[in-house]
Amino acid sequence: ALAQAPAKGSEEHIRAVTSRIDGRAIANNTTTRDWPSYGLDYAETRFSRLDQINEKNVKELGLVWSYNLESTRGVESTPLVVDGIMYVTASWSVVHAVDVRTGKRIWTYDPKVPREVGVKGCCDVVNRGVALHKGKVYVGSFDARLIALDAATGKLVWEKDTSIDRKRPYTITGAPRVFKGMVIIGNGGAEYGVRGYITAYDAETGAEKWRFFTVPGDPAKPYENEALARAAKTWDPSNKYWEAGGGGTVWDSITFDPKLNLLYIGTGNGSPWSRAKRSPGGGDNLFLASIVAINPDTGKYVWHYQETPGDNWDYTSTQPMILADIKLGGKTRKVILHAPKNGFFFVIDRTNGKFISAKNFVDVNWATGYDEKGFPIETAIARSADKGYDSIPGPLGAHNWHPMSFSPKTGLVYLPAQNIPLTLMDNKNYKFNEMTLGVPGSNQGWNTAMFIGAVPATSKPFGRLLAWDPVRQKEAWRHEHVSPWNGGTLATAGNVVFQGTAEGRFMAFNASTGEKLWETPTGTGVIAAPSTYMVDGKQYVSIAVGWGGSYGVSQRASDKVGPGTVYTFAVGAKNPMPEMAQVKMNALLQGVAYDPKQVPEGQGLYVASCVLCHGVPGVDRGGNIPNLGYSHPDVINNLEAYVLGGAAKERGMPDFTGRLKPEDIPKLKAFIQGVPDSIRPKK
Ligand SMILES: O=C(O)c1cc(C(=O)O)c2c(n1)C(=O)C(=O)c1cc(C(=O)O)[nH]c1-2
Ligand SMILES: [Ca+2]
Repeated sequence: ALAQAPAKGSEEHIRAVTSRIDGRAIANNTTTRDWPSYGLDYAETRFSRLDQINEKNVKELGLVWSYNLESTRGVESTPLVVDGIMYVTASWSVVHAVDVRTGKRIWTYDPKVPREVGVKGCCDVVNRGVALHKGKVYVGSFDARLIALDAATGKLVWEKDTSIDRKRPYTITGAPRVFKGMVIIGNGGAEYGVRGYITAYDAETGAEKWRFFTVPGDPAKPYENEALARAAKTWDPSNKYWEAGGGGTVWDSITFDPKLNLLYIGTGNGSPWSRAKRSPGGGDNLFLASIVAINPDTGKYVWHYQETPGDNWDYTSTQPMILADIKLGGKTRKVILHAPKNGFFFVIDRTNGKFISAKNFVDVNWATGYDEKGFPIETAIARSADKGYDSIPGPLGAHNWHPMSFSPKTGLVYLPAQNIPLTLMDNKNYKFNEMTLGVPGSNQGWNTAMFIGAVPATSKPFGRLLAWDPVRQKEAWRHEHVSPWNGGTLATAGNVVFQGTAEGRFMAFNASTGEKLWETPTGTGVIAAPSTYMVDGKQYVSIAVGWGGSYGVSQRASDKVGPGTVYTFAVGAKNPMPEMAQVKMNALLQGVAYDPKQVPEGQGLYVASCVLCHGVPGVDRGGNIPNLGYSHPDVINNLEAYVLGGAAKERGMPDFTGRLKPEDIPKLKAFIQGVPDSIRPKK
């Protein structure tokens, strides 16, 4: 007799459907109905073969359900879905399992990240999602633990500390990836002084298999491998770069080509940013800002291509990679498509790392192009930050972590491009390895070798959806958004491209022409990428919304900022989108007593310790963290209780005791009230 199928959504059902997710299921996903890994498949195309929702009927999309993520900070997660079981993360690395058939919670797992570690990250307490493999869900917690959960129950299976040094600010924001029975994860932290690496763990047991460091360590000790010994020759040791960590964190992109048996990582910026401080004699500083290919069986270096030699601008190469086979000069080539922060679109041969082409996809002022060998031709102003200048792109990049997608049908890459003007200026008083923000006694802190935003920028901000032709290295079409910092993209065989926006809309475009086909308000800004999948013969599109991330902590594009929410849409569904509250904007701060002579000193302290999260008082308007220039005067009058008393510790505001002194408080107050006073319109 036939055994009765378990009820959908039951533990038995979840165990059965998630245990089928393995390497083969993910590698071949373009032919299946699920969304089993962060970028959909190993190639991370984010191109779904589904076409039930298409350019003709997408205008009939409506809300099926919404799910409250109980999150007030940035949401960067791509929802994974397997036979109607969704796994999505919120801020503070909380995992939610949701039943797509009902829109109801199955379980949640909260790794209980201590709120005081929020300050260890540069860019909000975000998480980009989970990995799935043989009945387990993997998540990296913001405090740098790698956690395996039972997919059916959400119960902890194992947990590993991925940090090599708890005194340093290692975090995890990226989604783990599973290849060949191993979970691979890197870290964040290069704004504050860490050494980058990735680690492979056995997916079943959590046992460490190998670790690959992206930059050399202390030359007095043996290098971990040959490749690092060679890399060390591209660094000047006179300032002891290893004491500052060197950087090169792998905080987002990790891809795998099972046929070539190569694992690809994108590496991050230098730590500290300024090359003159990090490596005074110059040098490329390998393997910063590079794509590195690694043998997944051994963890050994295979090849690298460095996109930004001698990084000086936070030009990370961690942005999502797409592996594609495209026709170039009549030949099908296996390539990596990549749009790192530095504003150039790269096509790299993924069999050997050879440079094929690079073309700027936005206006840039640090390089005029790349030579045939793949080296950038830098401009004269690129490294002249003594006076402070508009570095284009700014440190938030012409493209950041927001995933792009590639449609083999149109041959186009759908790329969230932007300009976020932020000036760079050398800090002449910087002492090497000096850190100013963060936890007493630790090496952690914003490294002030360079100031960002110390002088006003003159370039114009923008955010746009670019359809980029990687063969011609040319824009095919664009859609201008109202603000930078928009969501990731999804392309489908229905000839539709989906993207959410910073000011809070979810939109669909014709993938060939760029014509806008549909939009709905989302109540709050969108930064994450959507996913699409089939359940019981019907195609759905889901997007997790929640404003934040590095730009979104201190700035926003709309006065509507609501809680983190997952929305799920289908053709013909008609539920109303929930109403979201308007943010109440306080008046510009007024009436806090201060000594105007203390404003300049207050500025120095504020830029070193506060600006990254709170923005410029009264000039920025606040993102998911309040702008102090719009706070109530009682709060600022009471500043000491927050800065040195930990009054808002539970909300992630650290106690600065030991880093800031009681006599700094009046200086900070002077700056926080002085700036609003200086910009208040005169009556
Ligand atoms: O150097 C690093 O280790 C590191 C880590 C992260 C991160 O983990 O989120 C970001 C960055 N850098 C970074 O430069 C950046 O622009 C950025 C944006 C975001 C975000 O989630 O919005 N994270 C990060
Ligand atoms: Ca960085």
